[in-house]
Amino acid sequence: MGPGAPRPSGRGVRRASPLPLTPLHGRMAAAEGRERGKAGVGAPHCPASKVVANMGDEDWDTEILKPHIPSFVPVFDKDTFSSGANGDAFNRASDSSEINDVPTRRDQFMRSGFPSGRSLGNRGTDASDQSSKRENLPTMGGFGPGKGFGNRGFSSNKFEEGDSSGFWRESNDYEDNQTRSRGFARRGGYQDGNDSEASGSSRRGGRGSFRGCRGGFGLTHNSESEREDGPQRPGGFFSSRRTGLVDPAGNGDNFRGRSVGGRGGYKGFNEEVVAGSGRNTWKSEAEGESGDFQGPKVTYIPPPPPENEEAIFAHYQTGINFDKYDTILVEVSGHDAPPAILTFEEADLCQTLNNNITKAGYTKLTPVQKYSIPIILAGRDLMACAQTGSGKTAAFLLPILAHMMRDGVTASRFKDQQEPECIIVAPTRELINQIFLEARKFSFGTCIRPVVIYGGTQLGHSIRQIMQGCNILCATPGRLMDIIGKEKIGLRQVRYLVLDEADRMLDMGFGPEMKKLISFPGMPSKDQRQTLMFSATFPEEIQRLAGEFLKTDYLFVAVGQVGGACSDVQQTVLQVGQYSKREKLVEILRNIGEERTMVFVETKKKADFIATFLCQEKISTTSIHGDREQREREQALGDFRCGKCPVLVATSVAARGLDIENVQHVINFDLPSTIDEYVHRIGRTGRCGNIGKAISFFDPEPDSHLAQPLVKVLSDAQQDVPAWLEEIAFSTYVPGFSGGTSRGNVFASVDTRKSYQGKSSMNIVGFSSAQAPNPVDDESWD
Ligand SMILES: Nc1ncnc2c1ncn2[C@@H]1O[C@H](COP(=O)(O)OP(=O)(O)OP(=O)(O)O)[C@@H](O)[C@H]1O
Repeated sequence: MGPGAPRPSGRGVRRASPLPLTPLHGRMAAAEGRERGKAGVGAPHCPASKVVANMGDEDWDTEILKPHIPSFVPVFDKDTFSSGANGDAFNRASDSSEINDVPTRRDQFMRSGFPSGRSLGNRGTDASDQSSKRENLPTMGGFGPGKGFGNRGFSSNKFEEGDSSGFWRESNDYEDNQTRSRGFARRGGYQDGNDSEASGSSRRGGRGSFRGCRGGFGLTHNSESEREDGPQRPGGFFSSRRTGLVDPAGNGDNFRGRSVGGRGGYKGFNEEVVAGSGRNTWKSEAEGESGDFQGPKVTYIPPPPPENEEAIFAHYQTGINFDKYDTILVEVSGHDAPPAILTFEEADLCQTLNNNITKAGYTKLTPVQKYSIPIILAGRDLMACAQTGSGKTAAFLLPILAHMMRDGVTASRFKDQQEPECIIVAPTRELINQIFLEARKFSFGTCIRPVVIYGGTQLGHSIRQIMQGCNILCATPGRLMDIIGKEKIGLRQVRYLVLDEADRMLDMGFGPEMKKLISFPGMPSKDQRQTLMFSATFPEEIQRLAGEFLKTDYLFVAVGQVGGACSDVQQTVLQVGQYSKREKLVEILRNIGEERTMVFVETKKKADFIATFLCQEKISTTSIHGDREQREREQALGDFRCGKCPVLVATSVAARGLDIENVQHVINFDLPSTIDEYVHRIGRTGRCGNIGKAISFFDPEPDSHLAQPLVKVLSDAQQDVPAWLEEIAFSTYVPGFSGGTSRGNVFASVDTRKSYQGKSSMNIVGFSSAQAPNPVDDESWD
């Protein structure tokens, strides 16, 4: 069957299979003997290339549909890191088992402020197009360059603390987590409630239809969403579902103990279910190790990060567009915002911090840093929304460290329970590790000790790290709650709580854990701590939930263009049907050559499949997704970072936060289910003033719901909008859609309090970040 040949049914890979993914197992195992020694280009980094001889197109559906019982037997490695060499009780690896008529619609569409016809397709050189764009895009024409911003206020505050019911009510109102997740993701007004879910499900290949069908393991949601740090899954019948596919290290351990570590093991009937977020069934990670929920024991101990100064301060160069940050509009809303600073010197940080900033190669503040640093230094709570790759991490780390230094935080002694002054949470393991490395860099030479803990690693290792002293705890939510539950972390001293990728941290996937965290005994109330939230996207619904975590007078900083897509990323959308995608991908990758490229797919299974396929095509590829063991994930990321494997196939687990040098391309082989996820994904390139390219395959069948927001994001970032995409957007137009929460404003996101509160008491100021005036002195916005 050729690439364009009709298929018996829709997207093969979205079908649920009652058995573990087997296509590659069987084929690989059988082919291994035949092909050993005939490694292709990708072979050293991707053993799959040596075992997949000729995986033709026909294999795609056949293999997915035809389940096999995997024939390999798990082998339990002796974990070299767990030998107990340190004489550490935790270190011993024990046995592991681990809408109506068309004209009307179009009229409405036009009236809604969407750009019309070809005007969108041009890049603004034509004056009439420009004016048309402005006319038709009230969202952009709300204020033009040079127009001032000013005081908007509110009279009633819907963010009064104490009403925590909103969060939970929200949760219960939804039929299930996916419904809720997708509702949020669609960003208000586009579609509502059930319609949204229903259409969402059908669009994405019947996502909802597998709910609760977990093959005897109960109702735990197990979507393809890359929620980190969920419960350890039990082994058993389904335990060996892993593909045993790519071991980037070429360790030859494809069949090594797949049911043993990390996130391995079980995956049920609905493994193809896709969701933007995750599920709210939280179970202690420890249950997989020591609780009733007997599952695989995790023995992986990540290698310690390099200790030499050069490695600690290694950084990449800011790009040619770094200075353009100064022209980005910034909006600060809330009461009595402190003035922005223009230079690091103005921050008046201590000498050690200044030295570290210099060694890190930072000479100039980014906009989010100009505004956030003084706000945090002033002790205010903050919700900050700034485009991807614009330095949000340092924006919170530097002022926190400055405070800790000022307050004379001392090195904590070795003890059984540590009481960190700061807790930072992020949704993925790799991201929290990256934040930890940044914290370590900026705290270098101080007595402040950052520690990182995350799932997929040995719990004992996390505990040991903490016991040695912990001032700043960087953690993924599941592992954090485990450690707190084990009383290895006391919360009484917490002065700073940071939620990076905060919209993700508060959605249905992680929201419940975050809620537990802030209500855990000993956790200082929001009035007693400083709570800081950062992200490139902030749906309104999530902002409302966030009010529960923040003091009522929190400040909201919004930096950047509408939709938050980084304008340094050149976005291209190609219409590619599912059966042409692989061919197109190979064509593009061959043109790209050795430049580092991230390829995003929607499911874990597909990530493995595409990675294998690319290896077979002799394109050196590795993969990262939530069903790979943590060891493999880190190896894959390492191989990608160092250029050993210039192509990384990933699910959305790698969409947020990852800061990898020289990623020049992002390819959305599958578009994500939400526009926010799209913004985060393409933000893996074009970082810190560097330029990047994003190519997205748009398959009208499953992706039509994205046409409208995509047109908005593209046009707001002054990108070409294909005529066919506009047509699809017209035809799928939903009345009332204005592009979503953040799409009706020049800023990346808007402070939802503006919608609820009168003009009397809320200051909203906006200006380009190079001016950085005292916000309260600035001219009125409206
Ligand atoms: N002032 C600065 N000068 C030079 N480099 C900087 C500066 N601030 C941050 N960087 C660098 O820019 C890169 C991106 O920063 P960071 O990862 O914090 O972005 P981000 O806004 O958190 O992105 P994302 O939304 O994707 O999480 C990092 O390599 C960081 O070290």
